Amino acid sequence: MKTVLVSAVALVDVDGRVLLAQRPEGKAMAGLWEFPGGKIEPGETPEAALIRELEEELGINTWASCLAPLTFASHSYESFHLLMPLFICRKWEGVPSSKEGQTLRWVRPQNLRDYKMPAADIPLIPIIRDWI
Ligand SMILES: Nc1nc2c([nH]c(=O)n2[C@@H]2O[C@H](COP(=O)(O)OP(=O)(O)OP(=O)(O)O)[C@@H](O)[C@H]2O)c(=O)[nH]1
Repeated sequence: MKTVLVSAVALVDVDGRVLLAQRPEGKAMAGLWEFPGGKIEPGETPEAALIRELEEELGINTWASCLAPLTFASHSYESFHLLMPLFICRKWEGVPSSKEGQTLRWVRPQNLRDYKMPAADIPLIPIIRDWI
C-alpha cells in the first residue's frame, strides 16, 4: 500500500486553544475536523510543506523555527497508509481565515473529543491534552 506523507500542525493561541478545520463538502472525509496541513510534495521538507499549506489554507505565515515536533499519526486507511508528523506552533503572522471553504474553530484541548476527526487523528487527542 502507498504511504502518503502529510504534514499537520496544532496551532495554539494565547488562550491555549487549538485550531481545527472542517473538511468542506465534496472532499473525501467531508465534515470531519482536522489539523491544518496537507500533503508533502516530492522534494519538499515537512516544514516547508506546512508553511506553504498554512499560507494557502489560512493566509498566515510562519517559519520553520516556530514549528516544534509534537507527535505523529501512522494509520492505514482503505486505499493508503497515512504518515503524518504533527507539529506545534504558537507563533505566526496574520489572522487565520478560511481560504478554501473550511469552517475554522478554536477548541480547548479538553473539548477536542467533541469534534468528529479522521481515524488517524484519534490517538493524537490525549497527547495534545497532556502536552498543551
Ligand atoms: N491536513 C490534515 N489531513 C489529515 C488529517 N488527518 C487525516 O487523516 N488527514 C488526511 O491526510 C490527507 C491530507 O491531504 P490534503 O488535505 O492535502 O488533501 P485532500 O484530501 O484535501 O486532497 P487534495 O489532494 O485534493 O488536496 C487527507 O487524506 C486527509 O484526510 C489532519 O488532521 N490534517
